[in-house]
Amino acid sequence: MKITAIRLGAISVPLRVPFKTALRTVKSVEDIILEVHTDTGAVGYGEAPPTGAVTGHTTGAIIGALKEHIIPNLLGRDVDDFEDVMQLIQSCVVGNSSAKAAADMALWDLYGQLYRVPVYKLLGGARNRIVTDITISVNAPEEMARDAVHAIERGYDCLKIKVGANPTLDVERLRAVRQAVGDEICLRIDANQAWQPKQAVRILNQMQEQGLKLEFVEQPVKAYDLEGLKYVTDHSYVPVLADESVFSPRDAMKVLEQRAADLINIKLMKCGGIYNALKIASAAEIYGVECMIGCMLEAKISVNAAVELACAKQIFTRIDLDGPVLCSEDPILGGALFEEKQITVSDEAGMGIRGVEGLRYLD
Ligand SMILES: C[C@H](N)C(=O)N[C@@H](CCC(=O)O)C(=O)O
Ligand SMILES: [Mg+2]
Repeated sequence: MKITAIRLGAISVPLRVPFKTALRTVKSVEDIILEVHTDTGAVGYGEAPPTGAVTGHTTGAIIGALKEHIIPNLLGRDVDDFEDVMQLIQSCVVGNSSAKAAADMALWDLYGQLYRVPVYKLLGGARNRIVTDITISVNAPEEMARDAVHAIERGYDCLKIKVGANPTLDVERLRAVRQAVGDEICLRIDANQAWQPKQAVRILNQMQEQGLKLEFVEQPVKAYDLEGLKYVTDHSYVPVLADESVFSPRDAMKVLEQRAADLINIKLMKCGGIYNALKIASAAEIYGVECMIGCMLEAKISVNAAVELACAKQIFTRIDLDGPVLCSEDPILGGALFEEKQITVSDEAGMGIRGVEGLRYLD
């Protein structure tokens, strides 16, 4: 199966409500789509979201990395030389993990089609269904409480609550949400780097002392501050999950060796795709650290690739793949079935993506 052509396109999908974190506010998903065509007629699909505030990858940067580095290296290659092609994607340009992830998932899609097996089976096939949480944006406490109740009405029983940079208000936010949803709902929080280490410990311990029952806190401090992350892990009652501190397998090794976090959030856009995500997952297994599989604000092609990975491996004990359910529409044909919190992986060969409605080609 030889790669004959690669086309780039763009999609724009409005969100149901604006998505707000300590790092950014977004009203729509504006992603780059990759179609990898082959001489057998099989097409592999990839997707990358521009998340400048999180990864540094803008739309222009993603297109540039694909057009100038990744695509010229892939054209003419045989999908069956899979290991070589995987290495090539990772080595042909420095950084640019989102563009690499888009190419990586399109190639896994084709490799699965070549051997007529779904990718999640190829990778381990632990299960065919997973349950995701849903994210509540950071807003005024009463608005967050309303959004939380709405999420429960949609059937979710695990909420990922975004918090901000004001400690008093953050405690109030959590109090309002816990009061509105009752004791049985799982609450996890994501500070997206907003706090200082000592401040984080104070806020988290205050939240636990008030009986707010948090499952874990995601990325309480700056991405680069591993010492600070470890300080929070060692001193807070609440378990700590590293997100922005872990992009590459090398980052993961540092966090694992230093025991700087209790859990790791693996996202395809941070690590450059399934090839590297598998390395992080294996390292975490060796250290006995469970993982969350997460996403950026992404539509269904790239989240679908994350579903394939999550269904393959038992190490993913937490699922944050709510990108598609935060969108007001789904232009992606095929792939996993998203029925609110229940996600069922496709049993088709590869990743089961059949096309994209309203794709604006960029060539
Ligand atoms: C969408 C997902 N639940 C999430 O919160 N992901 C990121 C932020 C995504 C973004 O800014 O696009 C996270 O920090 O975990
Ligand atoms: Mg996060």
